[in-house]
Amino acid sequence: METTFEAETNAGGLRKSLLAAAGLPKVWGFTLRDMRRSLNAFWPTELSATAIGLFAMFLSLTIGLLSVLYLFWGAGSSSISGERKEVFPGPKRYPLVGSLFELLKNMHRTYDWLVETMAKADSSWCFLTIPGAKLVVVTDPRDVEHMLKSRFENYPKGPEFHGLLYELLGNGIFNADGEVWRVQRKAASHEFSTKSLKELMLTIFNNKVNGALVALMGRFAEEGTPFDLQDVFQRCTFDTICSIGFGVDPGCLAPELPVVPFANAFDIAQEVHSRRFLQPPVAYKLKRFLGLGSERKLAEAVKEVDSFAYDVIRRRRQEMAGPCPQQHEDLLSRFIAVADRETKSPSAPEPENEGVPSTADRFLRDIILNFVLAGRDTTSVTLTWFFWALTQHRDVEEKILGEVDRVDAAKGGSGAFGFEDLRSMNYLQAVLSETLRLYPAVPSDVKSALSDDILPSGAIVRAGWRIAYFPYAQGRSAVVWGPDALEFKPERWLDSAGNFVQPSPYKFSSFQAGPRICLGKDMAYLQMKVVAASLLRRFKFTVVPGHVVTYRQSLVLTMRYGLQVTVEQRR
Ligand code: HEM
Repeated sequence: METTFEAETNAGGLRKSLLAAAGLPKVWGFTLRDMRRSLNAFWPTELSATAIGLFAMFLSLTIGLLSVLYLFWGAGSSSISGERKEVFPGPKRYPLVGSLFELLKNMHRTYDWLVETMAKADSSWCFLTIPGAKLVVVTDPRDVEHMLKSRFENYPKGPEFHGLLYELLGNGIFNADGEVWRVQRKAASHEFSTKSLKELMLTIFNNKVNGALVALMGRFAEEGTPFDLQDVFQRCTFDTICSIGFGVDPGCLAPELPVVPFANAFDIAQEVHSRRFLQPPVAYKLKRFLGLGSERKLAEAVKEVDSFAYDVIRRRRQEMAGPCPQQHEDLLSRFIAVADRETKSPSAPEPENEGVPSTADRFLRDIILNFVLAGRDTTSVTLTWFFWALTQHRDVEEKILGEVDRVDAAKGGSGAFGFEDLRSMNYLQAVLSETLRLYPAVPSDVKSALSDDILPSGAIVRAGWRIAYFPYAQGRSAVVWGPDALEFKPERWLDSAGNFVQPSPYKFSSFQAGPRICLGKDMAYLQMKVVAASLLRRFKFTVVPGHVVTYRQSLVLTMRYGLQVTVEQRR
């Protein structure tokens, strides 16, 4: 199901000799190995070894030229270099290339590298640059509140972010600013607070988990074979979010674990979009213009996604216009009226535009796909880190089981959990929150600054720079969470009576905060509680010995190698 672009070319030896011939065994602490890793990350794998060799030579010449310029004009002659020494904490920066090489060297562990960088500088924020972009990263809750709430209007996502995610997300809520965002936010906030949508969600979660998911786990337990729990959770959340969004269940959790074209295309599109964030913008724009490598794959994937989405929209409109329209509670039906009103577009394409989606349908497609993206991987990766954390802390697992059994007994052991049952699971809520503190599904989130600003911590931001709040580093900060910040300790979320205590969203920023706080937070806890309570009562999970657990560099904190586990029936 998951697509990876990390395949090695088989021309490693030739590439190595070309790079060595280009005189690049070690430049500014950037070794040949780092270079190979970075090239694989940036460029389509089908690039030939010769092309990579030429690129190495070009880079070598550029670096040589920059070094000469650096020697002639000297470090610190630019205002940034001058200010950096006194004011800007962060990794080493070089003229023109900025922190690019440091970033590439640490590409496989960017988040931890940034945590270490800030600790070394004894600072709650840091500054780094790559060609074409300057970025300030903040962790002080006062700074987070400042950028996400007090000066919200000064920190939109900006046109650059919009462009990076445009093909898949269009002008949907996640990828919009200003009025386009406000209209969707208002409509979606209203829908998310309705009882009927909440009930639909809980029914879908309970049916999917107690049906297909439990059946699949039962089969794995019987067979005793290892499997990737992350993949299973991704399939589960994809099925549920599509059911809530479109009223269509793609069937990713079917017993044979099928490759579903829509799901597969969605994965590819998401992966290519995440990679764009780590490249100088010119690199992906050039590849897109030439129709090369990952950008070509993106275009094909978006075509597949669009064909699925527009087909569902068209069929729903036909049904609604028919003699006996059915009552649907999904997001698609809820947003059709909003789309028609906001775009002042006819309900269906004009005859002469046959085959071209109307503005209203494009709007609908964007809204729904944004919800699919927002609600799928965030929940599935959190569940994956949560189940992994329990294999490392069996005492915590025992306490959850105690709580789930108590709630189940109180309602007479009837199976599916209701809203009140789930709400009363304070300890489970604490463990999920502790998981999100240390392994935030969205580890960092970038905005752009419209005007110069100084943040409460003293961090300096200039107009046009990027600025990111950084839940991953916040969650690990002893200043923010105390000296035991690195310990997995769910009790920190509970008061003396065992009730869950809501933290400040600027300190616990895993769901963002302020006017753009995650719209699906309650829905996510609901779904994760259903999965956790239903699976833990029935099954015990064990990580396959030797399996490496680490994250992958992506918009979402996915486990790099998935989570290989075996499972056994409890009772
Ligand atoms: C553990 C699960 C989740 C986490 C950690 C999470 C986290 C986040 C974060 C950090 C953002 C801000 C992203 C940005 O603006 O760049 C966000 C936005 C959003 N989330 Fe979630 N999310 C989760 C689950 C969900 C679910 C299940 C849904 C519902 C389908 C959802 C819907 C949204 C929407 C619509 C936005 C955009 C809000 C706006 O821009 O106004 N999320 N979420």
